[in-house]
Amino acid sequence: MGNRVTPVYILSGFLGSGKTTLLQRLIRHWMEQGLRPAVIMNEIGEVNLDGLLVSSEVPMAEMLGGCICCTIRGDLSVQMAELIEGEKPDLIVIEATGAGNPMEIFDAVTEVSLYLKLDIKPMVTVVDAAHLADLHASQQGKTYRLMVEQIRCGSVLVLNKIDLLEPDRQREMSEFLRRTNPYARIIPAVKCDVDLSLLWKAADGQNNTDPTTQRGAAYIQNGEAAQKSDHYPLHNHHDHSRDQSHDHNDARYEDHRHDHNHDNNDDHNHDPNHAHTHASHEHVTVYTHYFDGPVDSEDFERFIAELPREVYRGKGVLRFTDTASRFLFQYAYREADYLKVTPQGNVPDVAVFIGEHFDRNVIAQQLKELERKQAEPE
Ligand SMILES: Nc1nc2c(ncn2[C@@H]2O[C@H](COP(=O)(O)OP(=O)(O)OP(=O)(O)O)[C@@H](O)[C@H]2O)c(=O)[nH]1
Repeated sequence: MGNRVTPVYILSGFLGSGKTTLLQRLIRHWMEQGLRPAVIMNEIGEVNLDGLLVSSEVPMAEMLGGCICCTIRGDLSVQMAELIEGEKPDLIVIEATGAGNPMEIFDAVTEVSLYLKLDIKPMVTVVDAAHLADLHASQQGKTYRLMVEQIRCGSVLVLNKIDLLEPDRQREMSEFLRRTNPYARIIPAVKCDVDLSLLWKAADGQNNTDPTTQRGAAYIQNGEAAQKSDHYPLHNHHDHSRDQSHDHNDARYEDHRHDHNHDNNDDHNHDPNHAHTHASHEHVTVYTHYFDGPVDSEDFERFIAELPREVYRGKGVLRFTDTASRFLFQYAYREADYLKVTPQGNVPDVAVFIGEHFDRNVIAQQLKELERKQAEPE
């Protein structure tokens, strides 16, 4: 493995907050400095569409169909070892799933640093200002609690999407971040357009290389740092954990649930702290739809506009009957975005929807109806 220490940057933040947008900027920034970054992308869904947004020159490991913080935690050390040995990157950046518990992700990476020489950098959390402002009004729900946890774990908080908020609401959210995590640096932004050279400089000033102090100062101060005693060997139950953690009766339907009995890491079950930290994304539902053919673009846009509130993230690559190009669509907190793409390799026409207890059958039926309409013209 050599003596090289690989810096590891972790991007946290709720689904659709702007992590990939920040990742793209960071990669450009590092490459301009002559560095060779590598990326680990973690997605709850079975397909990695964010990967399409990252240059094919950048080595990437995909951890799909689960969360680093739980179901595919054991894969992380394997993926990191392979990247470091195979690609010899100057740094690794991990984009965590937006549904992941940031503390658990930090712990998972910290565990890997027992086997590999890593310099774990303080966590950057991207906050969707508009989504937060909305949930802040009621101050309840699992999504809100997870967002708060992500805010508390970040050493740098990028308050993103401020273009969607009035100035006084922006101020209110900044103040809320300050109260929630008085130790973090808060950077308001649109499309994560921040001074990247300052991101970790500011955080490094607060934290040293001891992983315990990097967990987000708010946690340490409040004495809530999770107590961990669990360890993973390097080549740990790679496929085993993944297979048992999902309901694979129908490959197109997945539920992101926690079932700790599937892990051979039984310590989890005896850790009282674990129960509360892990409850955070039991509620997340994922539906993946593989399209049989192109659909009408207006029908699709209408379908997206009418998505139930419980669906807070959608993304996909698809073909429309009335356009020549393929499109990458993004839906995040009631805003949709379409980008022309020419995917490299074999990317199916697919859409992934992530949300809280929504009815997957309804979404499936609506999409099938769009396909059927095209297959049987009047
Ligand atoms: N209005 C607005 N939209 C933004 C901003 N930043 C990002 N977006 C859009 O929000 C959507 C989600 O952005 P991503 O960067 O993919 O978010 P993410 O956190 O990587 O999403 P997941 O990987 O699904 O968790 C995209 O359509 C972006 O174009 C912003 O500052 N303002």
